[in-house]
Amino acid sequence: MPALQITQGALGFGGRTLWRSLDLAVEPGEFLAVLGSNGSGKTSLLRAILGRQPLDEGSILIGGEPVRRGDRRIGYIPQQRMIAPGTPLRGRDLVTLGIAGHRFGLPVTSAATRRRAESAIEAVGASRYADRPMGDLSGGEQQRLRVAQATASDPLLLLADEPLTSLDLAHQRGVAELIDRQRREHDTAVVFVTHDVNPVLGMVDRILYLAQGRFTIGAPDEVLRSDVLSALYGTPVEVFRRDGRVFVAGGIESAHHHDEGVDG
Ligand SMILES: Nc1ncnc2c1ncn2[C@@H]1O[C@H](COP(=O)(O)OP(=O)(O)OP(=O)(O)O)[C@@H](O)[C@H]1O
Repeated sequence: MPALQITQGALGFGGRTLWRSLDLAVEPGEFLAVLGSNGSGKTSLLRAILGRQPLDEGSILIGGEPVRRGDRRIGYIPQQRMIAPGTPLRGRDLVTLGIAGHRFGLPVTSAATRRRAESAIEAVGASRYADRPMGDLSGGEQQRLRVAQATASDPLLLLADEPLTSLDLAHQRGVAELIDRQRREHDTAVVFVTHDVNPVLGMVDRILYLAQGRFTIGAPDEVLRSDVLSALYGTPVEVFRRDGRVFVAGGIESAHHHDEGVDG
């Protein structure tokens, strides 16, 4: 059974369609990257999967069932916001919330929960700083703890929204590898929103590329092609590869195209 199944999904705002007739099944252990321009509906897709954004049409099933409130079958790494310096919440508290959830605003911890939090912290290599205030940690350290939080409940489906933003290359690789290991060792399905596919190119099974209210889905070699993206955008787009990296260039929405990588 797919970890995630979207059937005839449609969503738009103010008369503008983000996507429609979206049929997508993501299998356990599969790594799906979601690419597209700013405003193409990537975050809205994750919010719809989480049940926080109702679809205009269609349905979404997680492991064959509708999403539930506070669904423990889904791990979520929201778009990165740096935690303000001075924030007293410790990494260990954050990870514990990922397992136990909130009740009356306080994490309810049992010995089993504490052990689970400890092993999630160890798995991301964050033991050294898990008891320091989150606000005092670097972006890369915070992000490792967010991965630990999102994976601590061993989810069926992991949703990650630009989890590598503002990390240096070494930390990008480290965090991407943590996510990849989760799906290889625990068969977690991964839906990974990114504006640059390069850091995860070797891990991605399929790409969902959103543009102009349309989309295309396929293996990286089927989607990251000049003819395919030109057809999707309805204007010439050039895809080229150098040193194992993929670059997209084109006349459309040129403000969103940078030389640093695929940026729909
Ligand atoms: N609740 C809402 N009400 C109205 N418009 C919304 C709502 N949520 C999202 N939108 C609009 O839908 C569009 C898609 O937003 P979304 O955040 O999904 O894009 P995105 O692909 O994640 O973009 P980015 O790469 O910039 O993060 C945007 O134009 C946004 O303003």
